[in-house]
Amino acid sequence: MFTKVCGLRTEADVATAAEAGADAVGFVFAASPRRVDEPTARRLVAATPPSVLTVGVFKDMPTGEVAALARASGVGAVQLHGDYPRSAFDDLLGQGFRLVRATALTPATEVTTGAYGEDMLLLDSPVAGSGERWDLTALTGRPPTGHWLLAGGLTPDNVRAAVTEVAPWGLDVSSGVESSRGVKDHGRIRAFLAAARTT
Ligand SMILES: O=C(O)c1ccccc1N[C@@H]1O[C@H](COP(=O)(O)O)[C@@H](O)[C@H]1O
Repeated sequence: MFTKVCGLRTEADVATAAEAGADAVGFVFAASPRRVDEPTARRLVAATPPSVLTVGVFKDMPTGEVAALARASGVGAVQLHGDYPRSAFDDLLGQGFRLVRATALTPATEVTTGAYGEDMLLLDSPVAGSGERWDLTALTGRPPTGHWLLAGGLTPDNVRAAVTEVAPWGLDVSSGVESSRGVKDHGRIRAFLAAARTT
């Protein structure tokens, strides 16, 4: 099970997630209580072991700004939330970025990973980073294919049941491993990753 812990803001957050076995860590450039500026992101990327994928998280930001921030911070992949057309993916792919296509599930959502050239598809709640769960039964009859991550209100306590229900390729968590909004709880990060390992 691939695991990503998102919204990290300190070196201690990164070290905890990496030591507890996260495959990826996320740094939020979008408007959020978890937002980090470019110098902070660069510092956190440098503090991340090379075996752990670093992901920059963006929402409705022009691709020129996305590319500039991703390049300057050195993240290994770009996660796009919002209303990006196919051409935005082509633009960033053409510049050599690995992409995560993040979306809520609607009847129109393309659930084939790679349909826009992305490495991973992230299915999230309608308000990304809110900690709200969404109705996983909406996936019945239309299972996503490939490297897709489940996100949205996951916690150490509910992650096993969610995995049993929809069998994702990977998991992404932020709010569920916090003590208060934007502040990571290291015990909860360890508990989440331990629970994910046993699924
Ligand atoms: O974390 C945020 O505030 C955020 C802001 C804008 C876009 C994405 C954001 N976070 C993403 O939300 C999921 C985790 O959600 P949850 O908090 O566990 O419910 C994850 O993909 C983050 O990258």
